[in-house]
Amino acid sequence: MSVTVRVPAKVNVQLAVGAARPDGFHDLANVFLAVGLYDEITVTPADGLRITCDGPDADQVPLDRTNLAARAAEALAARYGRSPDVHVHIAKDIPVAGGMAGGSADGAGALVACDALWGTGASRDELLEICAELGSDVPFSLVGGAALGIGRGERLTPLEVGGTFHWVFAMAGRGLSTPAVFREFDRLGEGTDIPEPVASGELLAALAKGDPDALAAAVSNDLQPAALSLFPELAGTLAAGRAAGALTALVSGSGPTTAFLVRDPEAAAAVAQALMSSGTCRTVRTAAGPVPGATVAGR
Ligand SMILES: C[C@@](CO)(OP(=O)(O)O)[C@H](O)COP(=O)(O)OP(=O)(O)OC[C@H]1O[C@@H](n2ccc(N)nc2=O)[C@H](O)[C@@H]1O
Ligand SMILES: Nc1ncnc2c1ncn2[C@@H]1O[C@H](COP(=O)(O)OP(=O)(O)O)[C@@H](O)[C@H]1O
Repeated sequence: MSVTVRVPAKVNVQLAVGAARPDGFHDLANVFLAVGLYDEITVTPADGLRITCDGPDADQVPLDRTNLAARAAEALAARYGRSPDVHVHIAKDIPVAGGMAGGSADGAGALVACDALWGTGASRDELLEICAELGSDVPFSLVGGAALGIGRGERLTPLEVGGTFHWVFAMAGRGLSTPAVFREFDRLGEGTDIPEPVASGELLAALAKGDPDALAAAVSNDLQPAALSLFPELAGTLAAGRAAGALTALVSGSGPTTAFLVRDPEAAAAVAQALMSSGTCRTVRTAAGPVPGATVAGR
């Protein structure tokens, strides 16, 4: 018997970042939108814990116990007093170290898959608690849709979304380390007064209305200057997407994936084509959101 779980990527339509906390993390007002780019996690009983991965970025995924999917299986097994004897296979389509929460998706997916395989029957709150221990973005990968994350981004409030938003994503030739981008944010902000992060009323209203023009006017990412500082070539990608008619262009989370909001699937195809021929990125994908979080796709 095996269980397969499908988990989406995310884009941050608002990422407001406060000053570094004593524990090194930053308080956020993090507005997540789950988009239809997916990793698929399949778990099968095995003699011990084993991770395998396939997909275009598979060679960049750690297959040891640092993999978030392995950590998720171990955390659930420990809580229920059993051995994590499971083979976790990751069919990876979400870019690695791209600011789209691919590792977090695999953590949430492995958790839901092992819970179903082992018949653990963990409550939603228990699963969310384990997710928050695994990483700040992991709870959102479990719930999907759209949500405001406060604290480290792990304390979620679901958000109403009044329509489907269409996106183009440009994947970069290399990754960016999330801690390095937060460190650069700290460096750039040295000596300045960093305000408390708050969600934008205009942005939440635009999401609720499903209005792409209003959303385009309201998106923001406080990590974008830091990502551009570490990866200046991204400015060229953002400019190419804007010139091709995107309603707005921004870095997704800590980057380096860049996200382009467009009005409809036709505009998405045109912007994707223009970005591809601009030579400013490795590859281009289109996806719409919101979509549901980690979902059992087969057993
Ligand atoms: C920036 C965001 C935006 O959604 O995503 P990505 O762009 O990485 O996908 C997240 O905050 C990333 O969340 P996640 O990747 O789960 O981070 P974690 O494993 O919890 O933390 C990794 C490191 O990032 C920094 N970190 C993370 C979250 C936070 N609120 N403050 C931080 O300073 C810390 O240096 C921490 O050690
Ligand atoms: N299942 C996983 N998939 C991808 N990366 C993982 C995974 N588990 C751990 N990692 C590590 O986490 C780092 C960040 O990965 P990822 O979640 O893809 O990016 P981001 O945090 O930018 O969204 C990777 O470089 C890798 O070392």
